Amino acid sequence: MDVHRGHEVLVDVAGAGVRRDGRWLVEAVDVTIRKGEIVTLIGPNGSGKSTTAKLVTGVLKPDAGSVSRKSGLRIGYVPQKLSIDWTMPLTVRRLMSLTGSYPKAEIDAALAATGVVHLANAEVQHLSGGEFQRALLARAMIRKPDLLVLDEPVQGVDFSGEVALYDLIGQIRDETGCGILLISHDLHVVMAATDTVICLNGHVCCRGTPESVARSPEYLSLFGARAANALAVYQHHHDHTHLPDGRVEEADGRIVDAHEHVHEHDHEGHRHA
Ligand SMILES: Nc1ncnc2c1ncn2[C@@H]1O[C@H](COP(=O)(O)OP(=O)(O)OP(=O)(O)O)[C@@H](O)[C@H]1O
Repeated sequence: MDVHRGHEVLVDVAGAGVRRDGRWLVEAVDVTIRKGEIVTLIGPNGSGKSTTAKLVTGVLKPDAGSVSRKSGLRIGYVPQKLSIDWTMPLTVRRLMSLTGSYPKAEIDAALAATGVVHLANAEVQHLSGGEFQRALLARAMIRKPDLLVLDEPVQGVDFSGEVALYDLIGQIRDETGCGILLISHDLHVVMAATDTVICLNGHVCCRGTPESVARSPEYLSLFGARAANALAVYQHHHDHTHLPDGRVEEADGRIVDAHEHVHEHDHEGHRHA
C-alpha cells in the first residue's frame, strides 16, 4: 500500500552516481521521498547507504545524474556518530542548543515529544542508548524539518527499546507529516511503517514494500538462502507502550503508573507489584 503516492515530492535522486578514486561508490541510484513517506535504505557494509543519504541531504554532489530538492526544504539529521568531547559535562538541554539557540519552552516541548523531558538536566554521558537516541531525535525535530534523515536510529538500543523507538518515529511521521529517510545498518530489520525499502549494493538491488523486498529474488540472491526468513518486519502487536519515564500508555491512550498497569499474558492476567 502506498498511501503517500501523489504527495508532494521532497527530494528526487535520479540516476545519481558518486565517483571517487576512479570507482563508482554508487551508480544509477533513484530515490524519491515524498511528504509523509518513510523510506528505509538497507544493504551490506560499504554498499552505499551513507553515500546515498549524503546525496539526499546535499552533503555530496552527484558526479552523474541529478538530485532535486523542494525549495526551502528543511532537513533534520540524526548522524550515526556525534563528535562530542565526552570528557566535558554536557546536559541534554545544552545538547539541544549546540546547533542553534531556542527558547526553553521550545526545547522542553521537543524533549517532551520524544519522551525525555524528564531528562533535560541529566548529563548526556549518563543516558541509556534509547534515551540518547530520543535526545538526538528531539534535537533534529526542533528545527521543524520537512525531512528527517536518521542514520541507524536504534544503535545501542535493546529489542524492546527498538520497538518503542520505531513506534515513536512512526508517530512523528503521523503527527508532523514530515518525510523520513532511515538508514538501517542492521540488514534484517525494517520497521513495519516503512512505505518503501530500497536495498543497495552499489546500485539499487531491489525496492518495494518491506514484504515484497523480503520475497524478491534480488534480495535473496544478495543475502543468500538464510535471508529468506530473515527480514524481520516490526509489527505492532502490543496493546500498550512502556514510556521512557516508567509509566505505561494503554491502548486507549490512558497513561498509568507501571504498578497500575495489568499485563494480560497468554497464561493469565496479573498485576505487577
Ligand atoms: N570519500 C570517499 N572516498 C573514497 N571512497 C569512499 C568515500 N566515502 C565512502 N567511500 C567508499 O564508498 C563505499 C560506500 O560507503 P558508504 O559509507 O556509503 O557505505 P554504507 O552502506 O553506508 O556502509 P556501512 O553499512 O558500512 O556504514 C565504501 O566502499 C567506502 O569505503
